[in-house]
Amino acid sequence: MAKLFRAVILGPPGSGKGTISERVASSFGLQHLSSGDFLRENIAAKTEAGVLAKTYIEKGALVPDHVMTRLMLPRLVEMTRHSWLLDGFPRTLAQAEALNSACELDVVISLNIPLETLKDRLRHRWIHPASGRVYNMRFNPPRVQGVDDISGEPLIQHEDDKPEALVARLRHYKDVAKPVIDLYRAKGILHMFSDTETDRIWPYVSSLLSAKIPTDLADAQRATTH
Ligand SMILES: Nc1ncnc2c1ncn2[C@@H]1O[C@H](COP(=O)(O)OP(=O)(O)OP(=O)(O)O)[C@@H](O)[C@H]1O
Ligand SMILES: Nc1nc2c(ncn2[C@H]2C[C@H](O)[C@@H](COP(=O)(O)OP(=O)(O)O)O2)c(=O)[nH]1
Repeated sequence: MAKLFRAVILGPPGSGKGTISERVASSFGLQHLSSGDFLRENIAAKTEAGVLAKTYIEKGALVPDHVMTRLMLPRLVEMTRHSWLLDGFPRTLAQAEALNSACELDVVISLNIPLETLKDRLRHRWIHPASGRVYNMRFNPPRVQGVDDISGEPLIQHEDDKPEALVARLRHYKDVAKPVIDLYRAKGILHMFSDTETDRIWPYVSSLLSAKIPTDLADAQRATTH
């Protein structure tokens, strides 16, 4: 059995984690686990973790590390026979250490996007809450403005995507993310990408993963996902 591939993508709100994760999933057959989507599933299913997490998310706060770790690690055990890409977890040093005690990562992608670019992107981000599908009026607009392409249900904007909320959120992200980035740099598995356009970053991410993911593994996974 070819060695499985484990990756994490880090970046501030609006940096393109979700956009790039979807391209990685479809190009390399990795399973994309987004902590935000998984939380929304648990909230919708009214699981114990979902009910608890909801109280924090509604206040615009991060979910406590022990709740996130208790939610994410068992999910990763279920995915143990797959190669995967984690998006939105780990977000803190405690989460990164909990993850590192459970599995060995091959690559950590870190997106470093200018503040003005993040503000502009999030100003135009619209989300279908139930599915987490993300649109952008400038980058990937829905067929009908304000309406989800698949369900026809209304799109919303996150309160904390508004420019005034974003500066505080970004400052908090930087404080919390720095030790995580330093940890993976020290492990020699960090790959930092900086640009204002995802389409200019994507070729570099794609060639990095092509070089890192064993070809027999990538072929096998593409076969299983198509
Ligand atoms: N790893 C995590 N640790 C703590 N809280 C988390 C984590 N992942 C998600 N959350 C909580 O769930 C909420 C929704 O997560 P999601 O990633 O969808 O939104 P976000 O953090 O605003 O992402 P984006 O970077 O796309 O703006 C977050 O605002 C945060 O409160
Ligand atoms: N204009 C523009 N918008 C972009 C680009 N890449 C992603 N976006 C859009 C998609 C989303 O609406 C928003 C943020 O992207 P995202 O993938 O949700 O980021 P993240 O919050 O998951 O890190 O910006 C990009 O390169 N240009």
